[in-house]
Amino acid sequence: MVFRVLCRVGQRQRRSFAQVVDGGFVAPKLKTLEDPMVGKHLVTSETVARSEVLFKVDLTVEDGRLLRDPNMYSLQVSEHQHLDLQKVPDDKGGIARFLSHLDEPNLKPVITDESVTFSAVRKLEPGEELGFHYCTTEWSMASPFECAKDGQSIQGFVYLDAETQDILKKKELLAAHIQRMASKLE
Ligand SMILES: C[S@@+](CC[C@H](N)C(=O)[O-])C[C@H]1O[C@@H](n2cnc3c(N)ncnc32)[C@H](O)[C@@H]1O
Repeated sequence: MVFRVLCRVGQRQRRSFAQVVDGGFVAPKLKTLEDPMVGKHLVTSETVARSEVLFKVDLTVEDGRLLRDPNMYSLQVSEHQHLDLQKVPDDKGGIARFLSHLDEPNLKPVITDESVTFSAVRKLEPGEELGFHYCTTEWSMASPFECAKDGQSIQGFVYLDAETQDILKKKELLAAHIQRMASKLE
């Protein structure tokens, strides 16, 4: 009997941990906007504190969210794995897929074996477009495009000129897998 009660407590704890990691990872401080150049994108509707985590996605759930090949809505999480942000459940339809590419990013993705988090690199004011530098996680993108802000061609880290690669390295924005892949070329 005691054993069964302990098992039930254990199950409850496991379930609620899974909810914290995987469900409702959208902070209630965001709204979506749409414009002809960038498409749908996310904007802060309230102040966001420096280091505040806006999204957290569990990488350990085996539901097909990790792909071998990239797509327009995937985030590269290791040398051969791409997180399909269209497949990640949340209470607002997986809106992390609407994060923009920003040359001066206000979010930093942190990728571990277990999860990806996006946190604010500084205090954010209401009305700021949210995004990260796509080339800090993507080696070679499935859907290259021209940045609406500066016309730069965004195709992935490997296509950046050496100077831009170096700037991203020095700003400590590069994901570990991009650093590893870059060091193999040196
Ligand atoms: C992950 S999706 C982001 C959501 C997308 N805006 C939408 O409406 O579905 C990436 C795509 O958004 C667009 N995008 C993101 N950042 C951009 C930027 N800085 N300039 C122009 N287009 C951008 C590009 O079309 C890119 O292929």
